[in-house]
Amino acid sequence: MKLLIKSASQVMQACDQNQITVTGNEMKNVAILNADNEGLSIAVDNDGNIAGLGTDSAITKQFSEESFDHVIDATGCCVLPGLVDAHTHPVWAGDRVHEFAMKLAGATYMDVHKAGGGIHFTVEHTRKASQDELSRTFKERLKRMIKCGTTLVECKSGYGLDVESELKMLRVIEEARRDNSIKIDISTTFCGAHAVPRGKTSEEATDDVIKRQLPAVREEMEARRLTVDNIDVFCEKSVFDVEQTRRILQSGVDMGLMINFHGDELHPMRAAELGSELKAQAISHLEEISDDGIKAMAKSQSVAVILPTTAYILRLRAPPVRKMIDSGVPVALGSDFNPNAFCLSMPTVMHLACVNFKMSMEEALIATTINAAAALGKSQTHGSVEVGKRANLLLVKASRWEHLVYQFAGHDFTIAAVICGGEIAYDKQFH
Ligand SMILES: N=CN[C@@H](CCC(=O)O)C(=O)O
Ligand SMILES: [Zn+2]
Repeated sequence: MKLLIKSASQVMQACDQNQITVTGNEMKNVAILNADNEGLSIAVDNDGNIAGLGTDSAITKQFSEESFDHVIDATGCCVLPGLVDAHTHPVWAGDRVHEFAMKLAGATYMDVHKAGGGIHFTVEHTRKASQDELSRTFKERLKRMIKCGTTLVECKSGYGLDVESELKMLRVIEEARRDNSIKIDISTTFCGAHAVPRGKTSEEATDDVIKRQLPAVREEMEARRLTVDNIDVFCEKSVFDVEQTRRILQSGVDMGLMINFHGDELHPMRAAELGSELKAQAISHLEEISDDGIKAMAKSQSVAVILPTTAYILRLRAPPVRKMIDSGVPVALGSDFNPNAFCLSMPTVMHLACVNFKMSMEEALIATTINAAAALGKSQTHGSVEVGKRANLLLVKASRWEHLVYQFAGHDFTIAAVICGGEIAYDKQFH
């Protein structure tokens, strides 16, 4: 077999009933095993899935006939599900450190965007960059995410905004998906409707996405040169309105993509209502969601992907996370890594969600594991430590798992190892 982890002090499973999402009060009732007189073990089979979980003696007995390629002694460590980052924009060239200074001096996100900065600045640099250059920086960022405990990440295109540049970004993501040396699972999102490109109206941009970009993506998917899982639109005042968003999302659904889009971020747009009607898998941001939108999402069970770094950096008002949880909306978290919000660390995101959005550490854990996997349609295989699931695991060097969140910006110290599909993706002792 591939791997045996033994002698752990705690196994934080997240959930143990093969739930697709965990909502409401259940977010507080996390499934956790504590070592009593002896430690805890996890056995991983050759396909990289969890084959057994229990006390050291029970697992030794259950797998007495087997040998393991690797054995990790997890004495003094807690084992957690590998973290899932449900929203990132990780392929781009040209940082925006100068805009951070502008924002600190009082400029809003839309001031910068309308002045030709923001997404437009990144589009200009990303269009000029070669596929190799984008690939190199993307892989560096993925490696940094892995060190922070992420084992499944959603990656968007969206800094190309024309057929060739969007395909270039999707190819960069595809190359990393196929690179066995980068041990992280990826869900790919086409976001050709991330902004209205210079020189076009939003109507022309909508047409371009539907009539040119999406058909080109479809052709690449059919030829098995690209894998794309989700369709995204930035549904926002002065970007794409609700009707344009509906048309683009529907075109994505027609070619088999899951809806996972930006809504109700800076202005109330009734995006949550639209997404619920279209049975969106996930809707991100939602700082400006209406009460009707919350009810609609609770009914459709679309996952709300909350992005604490955005509200923090842009000093936006907090999304009504407590109301969403209490109403039964499945809540997930994402880093929103992008040139505006340069954060690759999900433990930091969890900490911000707890302090700024009043989530408990258990809720933040559910939101970065099973519910984040659900936002990507992957909670049957990812997002919890359960027999049969992919062995994406995190070893935290502490007596209790909560240290991952409590030690603010301390993941460099707390994360001892990261496992993806039963393989060692990161081991602190070798770094
Ligand atoms: N709001 C739209 N997209 C990103 C920001 C992208 C950018 O500023 O480059 C977000 O999720 O925050
Ligand atoms: Zn985003």
